[in-house]
Parts: sequence; structure tokens; C-alpha cells
Amino acid sequence: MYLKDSKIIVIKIGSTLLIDQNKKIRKIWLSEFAKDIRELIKKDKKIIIVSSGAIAMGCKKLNLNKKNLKIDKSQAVASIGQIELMNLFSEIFVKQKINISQILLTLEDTEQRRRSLNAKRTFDNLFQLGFVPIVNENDTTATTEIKYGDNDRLASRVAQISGADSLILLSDVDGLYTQNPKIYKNAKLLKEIKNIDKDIEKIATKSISEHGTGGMKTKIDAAKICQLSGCQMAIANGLLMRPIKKILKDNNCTWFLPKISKLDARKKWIISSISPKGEVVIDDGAKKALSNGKSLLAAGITKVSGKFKKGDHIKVLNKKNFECARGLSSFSSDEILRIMGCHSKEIEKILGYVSKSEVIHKDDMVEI
Ligand SMILES: Nc1ncnc2c1ncn2[C@@H]1O[C@H](COP(=O)(O)OP(=O)(O)O)[C@@H](O)[C@H]1O
Ligand SMILES: N[C@@H](CCC(=O)OP(=O)(O)O)C(=O)O
Repeated sequence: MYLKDSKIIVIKIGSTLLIDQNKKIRKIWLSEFAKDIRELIKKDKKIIIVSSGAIAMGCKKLNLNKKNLKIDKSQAVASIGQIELMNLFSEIFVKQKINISQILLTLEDTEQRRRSLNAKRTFDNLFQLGFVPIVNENDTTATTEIKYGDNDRLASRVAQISGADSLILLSDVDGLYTQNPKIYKNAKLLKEIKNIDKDIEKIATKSISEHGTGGMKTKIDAAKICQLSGCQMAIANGLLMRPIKKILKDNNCTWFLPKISKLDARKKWIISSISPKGEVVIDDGAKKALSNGKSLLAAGITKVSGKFKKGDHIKVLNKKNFECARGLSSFSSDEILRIMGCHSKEIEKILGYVSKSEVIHKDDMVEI
């Protein structure tokens, strides 16, 4: 599918792209990149940018060297640099009429299910409002043990949470090479990777630049997360002007292909929920419909138990009280109490507002 057909795209920008070796901000580059984003938005794509650079921008302002910073100092530097970073985006993106917002995440925000669902909701709402979220790690509060430390893995979690089709890690090289191309001039670019084996892990080494953090190692970790989320991931050269246009035109980068589809990844996540919040019992007609791959409608529900909210994981039981499916409810338990046994057409009248017609949509449900 690659980029052309992706609806939700996460793009990660490394610090090296925003600040050059002489500590100069690469404004022209960012302006060109903003044009790329404008083009994608025009094609109705939803974009999330994950941008590094808080520490690099803070170091620039304070005239410090990133390599010698201790963790507590770097947290203060990040807090100073994050404003600089967002001011930079704001100044440049406004010229392309792109609305931006800021989201600062910690490891806990992406690893705890409820918090990650909240983050997903915020992304969805920002898309609806027509804003491009710009994400960074909340470096000011994250300490070593609870820190991503690199935005490559953070970006892959953001891609997973937002249900992205593609993640692009823009770096200072064309992609993953057989050896570090900054050291070995005859290294060869690998264009497509289906399986991340030991050989791939071995060639992905650290960065040699002052501002880069994880090198290829953390990009491979990110690729592994993407492969299991049904998201394709590219490492591409961001130093070029209009880097996204270049990918669309030449595709001269490294693509990591997902191991499962996005739908399967979602279903795997649904089935692996450890604590469903409630249950609904269904009649034989509804059971038959589920076995035929249909959604669960209110008409087939005979009982509801537990207290749950819209979007929560629930169990579906047959009339003998055996679990036959699991899914994400489109209604709260209180709402289901009022609409169960009713025809879908009646729901709006009963609840007094417009809502979905399925209690669990087939894409949000796994049969057991
Ligand atoms: N096998 C490899 N192929 C490409 N780059 C590699 C490889 N091994 C190590 N690298 C290093 O990874 C760097 C990119 O990562 P990094 O500096 O962390 O950038 P970013 O800011 O984009 O995260 C390259 O500049 C290169 O020095
Ligand atoms: N959150 C940090 C980013 C750390 C990071 O991943 O940097 P990079 O390797 O340049 O993408 C910052 O904003 O400085």
C-alpha cells in the first residue's frame, strides 16, 4: 500500500533535521516540509507529527552541548527548548495555513490502556477540528526508568494508538544500510524488510551525531512495534527538501512491512484485554448473526450486567451464559439497559440523541 493509500500518517522528525551541525535552525527546510504537510492535508490525509528537538533547541538558546548534559539539567533544558520548538512550528506552519496543537506524552500515557485511549480520543478530536497534533515526549517530568528517551519508539506507539496506516521516521540518512553509511561509504540501502532477524538487528547501530539519540537501534525497535500493529514504517531521508514528496515520487527509503493487518491487530488487542468491564447476554438469532460475521444489534440483547462506558471492553455471552465473543461497546451499560430488545430504528427516539445503530460493530468484535 505504501504512502499513497495511507489515511492516517505519523511523521517523526529527528533533532538533526531541525538544527544543523553549526547549531543553525533549518528554517528553509521546515518551510518546505510544511508544504509537504499541506499537500497531504489537501488529499484528506490525517497527519500527526512527532518532533524531537526540545533539548537541541534548549541547548542552542543556552549555548550548551547536549552530550555533556546530566538528566536533571536536560529536563530543564527541554522545558526551555520545547517552547522554542513550538514557536518555530507555529511561525512556519501558519504560513501554509496549517493549524497545529501540542501533545506531550510520557511512557505511562502510552503504556496504560485507559490513558492511551484518552490520547486516541484527543487525536481523533483534533483531526475532526482540522488540527495537526505535534507530539514530543514530556522530557521535563520523565525520568530515566519511565522514559522513552528516543522519539522513534514514542512515534511507533503514537502510530499504534492513533491507528495509523504509515509511520515515517525522517532521519539524516536514506534508510537502513548494510552498515552505518556515515562510516562505511560502500554500505548498501535496504529497501524492504519483512522480517527483523538477528542480521538486521546487528547492522542497526548507534548514531554518531551530537543531536541524534538512538541511531538505527531504536528505529528497529519502533519497526517491531509497527509490524505487530498493522502499520507500515519507513526510515527516510529528511535532509532533502520536500522529503515526503520525494518518498511519494522515488520511494528511495527503507520500508518495514507489517506482519498482520490493521484490523487483525485491533482484534488481537481486543481479545487480549485482561479486564472486560461488563457482559451482555444475547439470544440465538443474534448468536447466528455474529457467526455470520455481522455486528451485534440491540434487538438481540436480553441482559446486561456490570457498569461500563462507551468504548469499554465487554464480554458477549450466549443464552447458556458461555462467552462467545468479546468486543468494544458503542454504548454505556446504562444506555444498553434502555435499548436492549429494541429495533435499531427506535434507539434515537429512546435515547433522545443520534447514535450508532450497532451495540458492537463487527470490526470491534472477536468471536471466541
Ligand atoms: N545500518 C545503519 N544504516 C543507517 N544509519 C545507521 C546505521 N547504523 C547506525 N546508523 C546511524 O544512525 C543515524 C541516524 O539516527 P539518529 O542520529 O539517531 O537520527 P535521528 O535524529 O533521525 O533519530 C545515522 O546518521 C547513522 O549515523
Ligand atoms: N524528546 C527529545 C527527543 C529525543 C530524540 O529522540 O531525539 P532524536 O534522536 O533526534 O529523534 C527532545 O525533544 O529533545
